[in-house]
Amino acid sequence: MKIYILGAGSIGSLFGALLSKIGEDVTLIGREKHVNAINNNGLRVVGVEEFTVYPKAVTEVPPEPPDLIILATKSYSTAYALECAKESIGEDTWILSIQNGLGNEDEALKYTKNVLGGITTNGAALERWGVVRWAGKGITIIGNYPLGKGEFAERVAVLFKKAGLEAKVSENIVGWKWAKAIVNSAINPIGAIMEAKNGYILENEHLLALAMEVVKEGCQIATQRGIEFEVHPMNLLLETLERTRDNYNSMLQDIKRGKRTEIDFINGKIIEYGKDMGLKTPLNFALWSLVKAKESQTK
Ligand SMILES: NC(=O)C1=CN([C@@H]2O[C@H](COP(=O)(O)OP(=O)(O)OC[C@H]3O[C@@H](n4cnc5c(N)ncnc54)[C@H](OP(=O)(O)O)[C@@H]3O)[C@@H](O)[C@H]2O)C=CC1
Ligand SMILES: CC(C)(CO)C(=O)C(=O)O
Repeated sequence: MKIYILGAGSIGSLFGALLSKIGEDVTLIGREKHVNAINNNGLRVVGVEEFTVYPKAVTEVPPEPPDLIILATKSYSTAYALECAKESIGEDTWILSIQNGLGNEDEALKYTKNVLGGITTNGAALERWGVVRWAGKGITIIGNYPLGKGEFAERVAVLFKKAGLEAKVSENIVGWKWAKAIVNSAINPIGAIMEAKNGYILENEHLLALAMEVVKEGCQIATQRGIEFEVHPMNLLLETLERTRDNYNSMLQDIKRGKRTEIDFINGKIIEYGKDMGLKTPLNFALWSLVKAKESQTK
């Protein structure tokens, strides 16, 4: 399958490397330093598995339409990245988002109806240009967005499994995207504000109580929108905290690097959807405000 990874950073490079390893025709589209390192020395994966592959790597989207574009930028870069890719989205091209947050697939739907939603709990971090650490093995769930299973989603899941990813197709990918966003809406800002590992939220009764209330608030908004969950976000919260005890969450990592966070696409979206229905989301608003303040402190 001809696959473009749009936004070859941490998670995109991991998926690209795994798919390249099984012989798929992968092109990574990323920033110059990473692309140069891959072209000079290959793309190295360390951690859960250790190997080097030699996929194509470029800074601009090639003109030929691929079968699949895996969208792996941060959510705030999605709209611009898709605009850069629009000439390469053919009639038969599918776009799959493996990003956190809400709204990325809706951006992709502006360009094609062939959209797959996805969530992944794999952990990846760029160790240095050309080297990605597979920090933790997780699951990946994909499905036609907004609804249905679909033949192409099944084909992609087969490829992912062949590549060594634990993957499955869901007919309710919107439910999964919301469940993950609600879990992120609790863990990420609390961990970022406290500058603590995810495990500390489990250990500290005040933080755990707050995280659970934030999840309840998110669930109220989701339920009002008619979202149904395959796994309840409260269970997903506890399971995620347990499984990622040693992680500094991605929002905290962004804050530490002085980078923009995805708060607008996680808590910000929950606040926005609440407003549309005349519902207040005071906990999400408080966390959003604190993270925004922290973001501006580090700029
Ligand atoms: N890392 C992880 O373990 C996981 C991440 N996710 C989600 O996946 C998404 C990506 O995360 P992550 O990989 O960590 O992020 P990264 O910032 O590591 O990777 C994104 C990369 O895409 C680049 N980029 C952005 N726009 C373009 C463009 N138009 N053309 C080429 N390159 C571009 C970015 O460059 P620049 O920084 O210069 O903009 C960056 O190098 C997020 O939504 C995240 O929440 C989900 C699960 C796990
Ligand atoms: C699962 C979790 C909370 C892991 O830290 C994550 O998605 C993130 O950090 O963004």
